[in-house]
Amino acid sequence: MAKVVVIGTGTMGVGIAAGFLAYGTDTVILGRSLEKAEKCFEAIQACANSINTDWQQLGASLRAGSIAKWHDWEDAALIIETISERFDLKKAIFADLDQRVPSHIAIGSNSSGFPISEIAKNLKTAHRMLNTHYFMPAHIVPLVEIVLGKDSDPNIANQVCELYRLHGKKPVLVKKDIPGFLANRIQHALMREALSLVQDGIATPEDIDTAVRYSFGFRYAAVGPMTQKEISGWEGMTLAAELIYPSLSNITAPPSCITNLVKTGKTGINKGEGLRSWSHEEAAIMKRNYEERLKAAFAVLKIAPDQD
Ligand SMILES: NC(=O)C1=CN([C@@H]2O[C@H](COP(=O)(O)OP(=O)(O)OC[C@H]3O[C@@H](n4cnc5c(N)ncnc54)[C@H](O)[C@@H]3O)[C@@H](O)[C@H]2O)C=CC1
Ligand SMILES: O=C(O)[C@@H](O)C(=O)[C@H](O)[C@@H](O)CO
Repeated sequence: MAKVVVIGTGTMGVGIAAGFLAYGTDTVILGRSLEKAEKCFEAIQACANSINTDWQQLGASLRAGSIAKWHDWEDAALIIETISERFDLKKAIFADLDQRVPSHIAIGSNSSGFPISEIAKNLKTAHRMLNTHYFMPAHIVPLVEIVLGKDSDPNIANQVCELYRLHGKKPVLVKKDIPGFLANRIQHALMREALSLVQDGIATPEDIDTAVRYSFGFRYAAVGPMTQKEISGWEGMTLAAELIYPSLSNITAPPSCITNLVKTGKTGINKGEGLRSWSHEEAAIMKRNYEERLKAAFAVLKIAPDQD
């Protein structure tokens, strides 16, 4: 199998690299310096281990390099950019890759929001550039959104989807790079409503978690929302929708209950404070439970996977 090159040494870069290594694919991680990239080895190997304890027997190599000096692109099946979410940085790196990477090799961006049409605008090899958007933690969550920009070649996108299938991922092909692509749009529609309910004092964050996890969130591990309504019938859903839709939140910016937290640096578990405070011990327990529960969800996904 051809190698995969991951550009970016942060949280997502580590998980993305591990997802390929664990399936026996030669993997390269590139950072702003060779040392920075090499520092990720331990974390990548630990993530690979957590999804396949036998990955080392598959004999795949893990190499590191600096972005500016790397030249061994030739047999790469895919290059994935996953550096910080800044448009100027992504634009600059794609302009550079446009010149340096042979034009038949697909290049994806893991940007959460910047459309590939804009990142690859005016580049001569924009046809092989796509959004390849993962979900956190990237080595565990199966979905990858493959998003076509204005100039992307659908054949190349389909080949990238196939590569992901071979690595245990569930790719979806999104035919236009609208903001948020597919899954993030749906996720943010839910978050807008949830945050509005908190802002208006109608429910606590804890109750929102309980309501989602123990009702439709619980069912979503078994079937998606469309199939669930096929099962329950669309009539009830339509009647409820007519009643509910007019009152749903239509705010166009996140509410102050969250922006105030962000402004004061209370961005969540890694900072020890978000909607609630987290001791080191509580944070470690939550992260462990989170990863264990996500992995357990694989058992559910394995029930009749060809009859989704
Ligand atoms: N964290 C998440 O939940 C998700 C993040 N993403 C996207 O993935 C990308 C990376 O996110 P994270 O890994 O969370 O961020 P991170 O902050 O953990 O890592 C970003 C990495 O980019 C590197 N970097 C910054 N400027 C650079 C430059 N000019 N050249 C090369 N490397 C540079 C940093 O050194 C760092 O290693 C972002 O575009 C983000 O929006 C996508 C899905 C989920
Ligand atoms: O939820 C996720 O893991 C991803 O969809 C992301 O891109 C970001 O983490 C998310 O916060 C942006 O909506």
